[in-house]
Amino acid sequence: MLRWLTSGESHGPSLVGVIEGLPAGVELTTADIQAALARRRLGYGRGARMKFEQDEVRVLGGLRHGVTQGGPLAIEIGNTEWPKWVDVMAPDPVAADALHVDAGTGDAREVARNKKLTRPRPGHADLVGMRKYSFDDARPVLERASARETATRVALGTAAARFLEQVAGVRLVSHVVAIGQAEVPEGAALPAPSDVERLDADPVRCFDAAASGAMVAEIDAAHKDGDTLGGVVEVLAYGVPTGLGSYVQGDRRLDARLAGALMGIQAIKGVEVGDGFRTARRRGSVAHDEIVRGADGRVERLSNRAGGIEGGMSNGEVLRVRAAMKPISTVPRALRTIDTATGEAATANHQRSDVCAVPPAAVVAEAMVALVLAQAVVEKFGGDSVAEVRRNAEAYLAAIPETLR
Ligand SMILES: Cc1cc2nc3c(=O)[nH]c(=O)nc-3n(C[C@H](O)[C@H](O)[C@H](O)COP(=O)(O)O)c2cc1C
Ligand SMILES: C=C(O[C@@H]1CC(C(=O)O)=C[C@@H](OP(=O)(O)O)[C@H]1O)C(=O)O
Repeated sequence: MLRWLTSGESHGPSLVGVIEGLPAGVELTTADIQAALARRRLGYGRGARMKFEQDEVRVLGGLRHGVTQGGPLAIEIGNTEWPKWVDVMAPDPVAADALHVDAGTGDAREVARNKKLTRPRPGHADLVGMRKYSFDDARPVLERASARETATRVALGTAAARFLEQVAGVRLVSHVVAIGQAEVPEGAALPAPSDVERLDADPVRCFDAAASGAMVAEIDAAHKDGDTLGGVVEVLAYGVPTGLGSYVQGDRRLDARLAGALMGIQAIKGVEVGDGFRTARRRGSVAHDEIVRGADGRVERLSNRAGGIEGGMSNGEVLRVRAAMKPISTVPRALRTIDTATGEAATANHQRSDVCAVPPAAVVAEAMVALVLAQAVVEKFGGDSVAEVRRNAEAYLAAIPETLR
């Protein structure tokens, strides 16, 4: 079984991710992980923190000479801002005078960092987290609820994506299809794996030049108004072998597992598989993907509205899933809330924040799809090494009768 866990706080010394069950023989380097993390930091509309903070990657276990060893792969992502947070986020008890007072640096920001956060932001985890874990301060809530944690998912997803590519030639692409009211027109061409460099170079990770310009303008307008934005991202997986997931039990459906993984990303509020909500409005005759025998004698689809999944199983077409992200909840033009220390009306905590984090959310969504697909591949084909999984996958595909191919 392939499984993964992350640990760490937004302003802690580092984040740690562990993935277990990845077969031996996956070619992976620290530089690969670092490059994937750099893609997550891209995107017009991100806040000041992305500019000064660095992701310092260190592989702690499971990798030797650029090849996974079959044991748990542990990845640490050091937080270069840690020196500013050693007291606030110290794992061990600290002297009372080190907290909630000016630490003597004369730096106003130092005081702000140490102060209890008692004005919970609507839309963030602050208020409910304080209730649930019995805190009188939103600091410990936001530290773990923060999407800083998604850096770990991207690191683990890099290993999963490498495995998928090496075992079955699967290639993933993520892009942004909407930010606020600006969106890619329906029916626009889908980006291919060869377009990834172009997507990485676009300020909002959008494949459509006109829509990209409109998205940047939306972000500028929201920024000017002291407001924030959400949007929609899409992940495509090319070369997914047919038969991953199953219809036999709800929790084994590939679509259910992808939806759960995508909904598990901070701020994601909706998931669509293929044409999803648009298909719900169509008649059956134009909702499904007709099956024909192509000129080469192989089974072909005349469309891919299903997004590569039927009956909870990959059907061999391009896998296509979308995730809807709500606008950032740290709104500079702060929303109404209450001060939990006094019970009085207040405006929500609003220091720095991203205006829009949809482009990095696309990279995170890509990582989650990679993890779920890698898990499904290990489950379907089994094996302890890349070579063994590949052999098993090839034998399964070769055994599919001619009439079904
Ligand atoms: C990549 C990424 C960056 C984010 N950046 C911020 C941010 O700067 N400020 C903020 O308030 N929320 C940000 N969020 C959203 C919060 O993490 C999220 O709204 C919060 O954890 C509450 O969870 P929920 O939206 O699932 O209810 C970001 C989310 C993602 C995926
Ligand atoms: C640090 C990252 O994202 C953070 C996610 C986040 C949140 O509330 O989710 C809030 C912001 O942090 P802060 O409140 O300290 O400015 C973002 O910068 C990151 O993605 O690496």
